[in-house]
Amino acid sequence: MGIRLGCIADDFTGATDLANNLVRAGMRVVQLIDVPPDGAQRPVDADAVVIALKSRTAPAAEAVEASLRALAWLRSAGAEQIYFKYCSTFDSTPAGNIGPVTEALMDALGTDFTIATPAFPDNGRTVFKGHLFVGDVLLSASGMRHHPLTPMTDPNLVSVLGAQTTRAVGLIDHTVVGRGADAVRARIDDLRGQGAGIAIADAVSNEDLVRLGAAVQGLPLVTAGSGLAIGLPANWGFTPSDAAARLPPPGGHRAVISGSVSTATNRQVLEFLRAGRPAFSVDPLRIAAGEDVSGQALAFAESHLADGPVLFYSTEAPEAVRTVQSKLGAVEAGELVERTLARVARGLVERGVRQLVVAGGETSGAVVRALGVTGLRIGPQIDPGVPWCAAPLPGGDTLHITLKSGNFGGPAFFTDSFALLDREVS
Ligand SMILES: Nc1ncnc2c1ncn2[C@@H]1O[C@H](COP(=O)(O)OP(=O)(O)O)[C@@H](O)[C@H]1O
Ligand SMILES: O=C(O)[C@@H](O)C(=O)COP(=O)(O)O
Repeated sequence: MGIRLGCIADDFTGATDLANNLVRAGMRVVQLIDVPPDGAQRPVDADAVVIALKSRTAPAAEAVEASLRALAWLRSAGAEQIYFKYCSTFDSTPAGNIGPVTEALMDALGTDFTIATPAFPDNGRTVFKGHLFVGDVLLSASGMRHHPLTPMTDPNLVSVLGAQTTRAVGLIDHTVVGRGADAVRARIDDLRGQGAGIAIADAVSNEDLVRLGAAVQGLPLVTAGSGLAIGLPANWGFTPSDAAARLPPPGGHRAVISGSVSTATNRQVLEFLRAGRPAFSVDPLRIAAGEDVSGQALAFAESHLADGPVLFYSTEAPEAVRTVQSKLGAVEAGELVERTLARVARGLVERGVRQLVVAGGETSGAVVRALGVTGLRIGPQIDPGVPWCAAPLPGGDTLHITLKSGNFGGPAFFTDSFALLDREVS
């Protein structure tokens, strides 16, 4: 038997976030890093496969190409339904990539309708009348307006998605979702009749997501943040379970790599510094000036790893990030920092780190690729959307790793996460 659900995630933290919700809803999930090369064995012994791409901020044509390769792989593994996972803050630019990837997947699947909802109420992301709220404020008033690569300044998702697609975008509003799956299906039929190809779906609670999940049974494609995963596994008879959350005991040194500049990560870095823990600041301007910043970071590691966790961070408040970007360019600064943090991660693992927290989706992509990790087992949840994972390293050891989405996790995440590993896994 093939897999039930085939998932394409546009970044690496997003992929573990989605896998985590599917596991908690009772599915056995395999998470793969990038599309396996041709001929690689299909892991059919899973209910769902999540393929993690680093396509969120790639040029649209590249994001489409990678997503279609992932789709082909998932279909050949027998996936009955495809789930395109993007960020709960709908991170994208007017050029894409949510719209272009959605349309390419629809064309390849031969389907004329899909839904879109980034809602994830457990993390404060709700969609009401098509508008995305982050906590108590509209998306455009949240920290996302300052995002270095995908600043979000319009909270109206019908217009945000409409600007990225050739298909008309409609709305399934909360009054419809509140009436249940049949009402949602009837609204989908109406919208189809009016010529819409995609509908933003409101959801302000987990109950809304469960109703939406039931309503989209049988749609070849769904697109969403990780929240919709709460409501889908029940369509195949899965029920919530914690059986999938067992990992081998952790060993080795502990470290944190943070390239996220999100609001929550800024708070977590400050909290770690305030507690007087060992931390090394990775400064993009010093990298650009040709200093061996990764070498300095690893020298710092050698004298502090025994007292870990040790933090390596480029995290800065929006003003400082803007200053760097004005000097180096946003994309160039991002790549420079990602390359350096990835080198630091490789050096840390060579120096015995086996428990690693990584903050930021782009950063996680760069780090995980540099470490040669090809798959992750999903373990216990630290905070909503963030599980510990176990990854086999190319040398045969196991790395315990968590990929923390920028805006997820409590203020003490960089120490609480290790305490949880001690409690739950050792
Ligand atoms: N101090 C900095 N100045 C400029 N860009 C930075 C800085 N620190 C990190 N970045 C870049 O900003 C981007 C952050 O994205 P990501 O890792 O997805 O985290 P988040 O979305 O939570 O901010 C990455 O490309 C990272 O390299
Ligand atoms: O859906 C979400 O919010 C996350 O799963 C996610 O994708 C976050 O990305 P980063 O903020 O870039 O870590």
